[in-house]
Amino acid sequence: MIDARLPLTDIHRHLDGNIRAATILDLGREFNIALPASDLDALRPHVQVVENQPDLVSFLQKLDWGVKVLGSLDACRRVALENVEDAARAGIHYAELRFSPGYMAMNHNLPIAGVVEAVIDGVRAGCQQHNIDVRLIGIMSRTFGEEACLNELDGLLAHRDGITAVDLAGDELGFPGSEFLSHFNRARDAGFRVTVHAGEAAGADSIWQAIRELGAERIGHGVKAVEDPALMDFLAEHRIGIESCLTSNIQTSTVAHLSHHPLVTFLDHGILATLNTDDPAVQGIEIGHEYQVAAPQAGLSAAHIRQAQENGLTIAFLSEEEKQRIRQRVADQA
Ligand SMILES: O=c1[nH]cnc2c1ncn2[C@@H]1O[C@H](CO)[C@@H](O)[C@H]1O
Ligand SMILES: [Zn+2]
Repeated sequence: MIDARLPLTDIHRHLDGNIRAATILDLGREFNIALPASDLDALRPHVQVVENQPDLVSFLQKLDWGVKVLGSLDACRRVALENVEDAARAGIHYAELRFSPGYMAMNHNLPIAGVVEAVIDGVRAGCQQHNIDVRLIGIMSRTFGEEACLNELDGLLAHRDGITAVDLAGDELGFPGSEFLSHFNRARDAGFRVTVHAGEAAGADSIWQAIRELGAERIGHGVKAVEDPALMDFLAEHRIGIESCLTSNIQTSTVAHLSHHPLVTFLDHGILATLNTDDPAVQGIEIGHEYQVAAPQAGLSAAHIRQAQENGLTIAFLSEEEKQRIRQRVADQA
């Protein structure tokens, strides 16, 4: 169901939600960190969602072991490089990898700007080894509050040229977007593009807030938009893209069944909605699963899936020239 003549994108993919289980074991040994298990099979249920979680916050705890083993900046560089390797192996031509430098730094008191630099470095090395284009999105993890997010923004601004956009992720119910106005004002002033996780745990109001007050050009998840007809029209008219992550929405209990997922309604409404993974290693899925298994289960026809694939590059944080170059590269290979 993936159209080989079109670029395959994943524009909502957390680098720190995609640390290989084998790497967690390896780094755990290197830094002498007591892990809940010492072999891969036993470790898996601690670092991967093996059954659907009751809510977003429970799901997010599954990411914690991955960052607990980041004992050095070299470890951050390694997971960044492995992320590029894994995305290329999954057949992705263009990825936007997002990461929360403060979340990656906090367990071992790493310098946040140093984490940003290490991730940029690792991604650059990965891109030299693999046939893939990657841009980076810096996350402010709302779960840790306003000040922690300011520190993340400072770290991202210290390496402005290596970062394309900013995002707000984490506990949407506990930490509404209204607490982060000054962060996004600063980020936009610096020229960062903006996407925001909204309408996942909270309602349509959270999406309106992200657009009107934080300047979101795209929305992560945006599931609850379907409850607000005026918002549906607004998203379509203003070409505000939706980064859908089907399996993630089931695993967080945001949506009860794929057959109830609003993605097909978004596409029928002319909204620029896309298919993405979210946290592939934690979820135990890859982008191919979202196209081949999850999307049909969510009621998407072959034409819907093709439209979603095309939308990926349409709403990518790239110039028209950069998009055209990627389209050409893929067409030449097909
Ligand atoms: O599906 C999600 N919804 C909201 N926040 C998320 C999701 N997946 C990961 N993170 C959050 O992103 C940061 C790491 O990149 C962490 O704050 C993690 O909790
Ligand atoms: Zn996400």
